[in-house]
Amino acid sequence: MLIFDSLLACFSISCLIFLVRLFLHRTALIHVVRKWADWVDDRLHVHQHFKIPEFNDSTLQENQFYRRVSLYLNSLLPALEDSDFTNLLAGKKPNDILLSPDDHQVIRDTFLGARLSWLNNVLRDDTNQVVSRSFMLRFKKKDKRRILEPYFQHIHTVSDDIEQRKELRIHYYSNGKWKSVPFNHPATFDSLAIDPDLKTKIQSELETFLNSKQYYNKLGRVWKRSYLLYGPSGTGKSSFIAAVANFVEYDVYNLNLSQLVDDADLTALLLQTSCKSLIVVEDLDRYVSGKSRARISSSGLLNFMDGILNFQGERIMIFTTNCKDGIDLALLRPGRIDVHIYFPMCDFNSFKSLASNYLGVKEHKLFPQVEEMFQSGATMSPAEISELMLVNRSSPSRALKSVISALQLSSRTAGKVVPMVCESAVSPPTPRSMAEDAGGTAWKETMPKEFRKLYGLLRLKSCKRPVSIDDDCEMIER
Ligand SMILES: Nc1ncnc2c1ncn2[C@@H]1O[C@H](COP(=O)(O)OP(=O)(O)OP(=O)(O)O)[C@@H](O)[C@H]1O
Ligand SMILES: [Mg+2]
Repeated sequence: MLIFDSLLACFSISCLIFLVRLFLHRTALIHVVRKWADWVDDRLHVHQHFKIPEFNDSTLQENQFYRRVSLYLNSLLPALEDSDFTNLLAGKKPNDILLSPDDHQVIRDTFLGARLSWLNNVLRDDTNQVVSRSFMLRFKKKDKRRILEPYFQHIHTVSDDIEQRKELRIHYYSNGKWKSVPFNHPATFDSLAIDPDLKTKIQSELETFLNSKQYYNKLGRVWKRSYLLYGPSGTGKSSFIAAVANFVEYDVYNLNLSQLVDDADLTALLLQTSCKSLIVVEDLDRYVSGKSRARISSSGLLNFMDGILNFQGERIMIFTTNCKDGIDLALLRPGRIDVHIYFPMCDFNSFKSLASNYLGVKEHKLFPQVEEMFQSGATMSPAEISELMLVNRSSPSRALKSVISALQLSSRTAGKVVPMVCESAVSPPTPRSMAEDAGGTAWKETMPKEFRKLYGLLRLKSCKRPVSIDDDCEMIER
């Protein structure tokens, strides 16, 4: 009888527990109970805190660990279970959902059985502008020895992984800070009508650059690569920049020097760029010729180009100009600008490449006529030709006829029109002028041939004309 009573009591207690749990789950009260339990548990333990500020102390340099934690937390979707509220954003891929914590929101995480929490600490001024940001990590002191190192390692691994598939962003300068929007420019090296050898060479040298961390470190050099793109308007310089960004998968920082107040501003902005970024300064000639409102000193600009501000991680810098004339040779010297790339007006090869991309036509009975026009000296920019192809894309014959008419017009007006940009940009530089450009300095002329070879000069011949490279700067022609 006693056994029967005990069994009945056990059964009743089990049923009661089951019903209470069911009730708590159904009413979501379990969540409240858990919170109380956590609260009590928290009071019973000593906690360790770590603050991860957005910027390193005293400098405005971005704290790379903050960036990693931010990426890691963005991916912490499971933490939603314990969160009452959070912002969800779409990622780059259709199925990607990213978590974006609000100011002072706490995000919980578990690792190796330990419970951790992250506070998104954001300080704002009266005008709601962010003054400072940091993350505060909190966990039980007793777990410190066991989890700290593997947890940080885990953050590195996850953030590396996310970085590889994160969406690219383009940053622009506004009110003393970088702001950013997603970078969706579709240009790739495939869509660019440039010399195929040049394309391959650039891609392989970019790949080499990306894998050269140890090498640059060993040499004590800043891990950066600088390009100068020069040539007439509408020849693909900006499209090339987008293609590079998509190829290396770097964020783009579009730096408008005329918006900067002084050199300190330039320094601050540069320090706020993240590693693995592509820093773009378009129309360099405008700044150096004094045509813009830029108040940057030339030494400020030189320091910026040299990366003297102690970058962490790799940077690619791209400068564009329509015309190299008038740009101080000191700005263009090797090391400051590693690779010069000339973007010419369209030739027949580029035209064929555009026709293939825009019209899906690889051969056509009108091609010989087009070739003849180019040979007779007619010129148009790839932008002009691609525009004609775009609007007439439904009929390749009509598109080609309109290109021929436009080329005829251009050759008829040749000599009468004002050059699009400047004479030396429209007509490609001669080998002589290029050699002077690249280094009319004495050391270049006296440099032994063996030395030049050691520099591993990148040399691509233009399909139109031979290029002599008497220079330790890589001069690329197409
Ligand atoms: N080499 C090219 N290959 C393919 N498309 C090109 C090329 N050059 C220009 N285009 C087309 O023309 C448009 C304008 O080109 P882009 O803006 O890159 O020229 P740009 O050299 O930067 O001109 P600007 O000096 O005026 O800034 C692009 O959107 C692209 O569609
Ligand atoms: Mg441009």
